[in-house]
Amino acid sequence: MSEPLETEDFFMHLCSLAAKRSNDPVTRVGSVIVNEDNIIVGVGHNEMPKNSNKFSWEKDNPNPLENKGPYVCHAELNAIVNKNAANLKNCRIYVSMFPCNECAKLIIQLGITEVIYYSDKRANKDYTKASKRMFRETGVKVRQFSPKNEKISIDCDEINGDKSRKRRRPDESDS
Ligand SMILES: O=c1ccn([C@H]2C[C@H](O)[C@@H](COP(=O)(O)O)O2)c(=O)[nH]1
Repeated sequence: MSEPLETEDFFMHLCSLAAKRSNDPVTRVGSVIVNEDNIIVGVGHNEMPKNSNKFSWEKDNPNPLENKGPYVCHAELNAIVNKNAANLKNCRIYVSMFPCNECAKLIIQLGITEVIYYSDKRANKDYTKASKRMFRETGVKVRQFSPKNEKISIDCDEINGDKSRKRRRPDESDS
């Protein structure tokens, strides 16, 4: 049995897990919103708008309308629209990559007070510089966070509690 996950490690690993649902071939992003009681109130990943498979994940097509940029719904946006709380005031948002300027605007306007991110791989982009400026100017706290154990294993067999036993379906009993 692996060690219990610490609270913040859990939220950041949950971002990575959510990111795994993305179809973006280059950058998969996951986001988790948590309230003041550490209750998860929203989870999202970057994905194309629902009900269509007509949008391309390209990013270098000479026709800008054939690139993913104008269409992809960002992880933070999806975590926000998936929210199961009346509002997101005083919540924290965990995200696997630093939020872009459009997501930063949503975060600020919704009253989210803290951004905890893992990767800053687009730090040189103007949209990242603009978000950092907005967060700074509006008093949104920002910090980079790496889970203590950067790699965790997710093994449904652990649910059975006995690693020596053959893999069982959830509905299989001991007898
Ligand atoms: O705040 C953000 C910024 C970006 N994303 C998504 C949008 C795209 O699917 C990728 C970025 O693609 P690159 O090829 O690395 O430019 O990340 C997001 O979800 N949230």
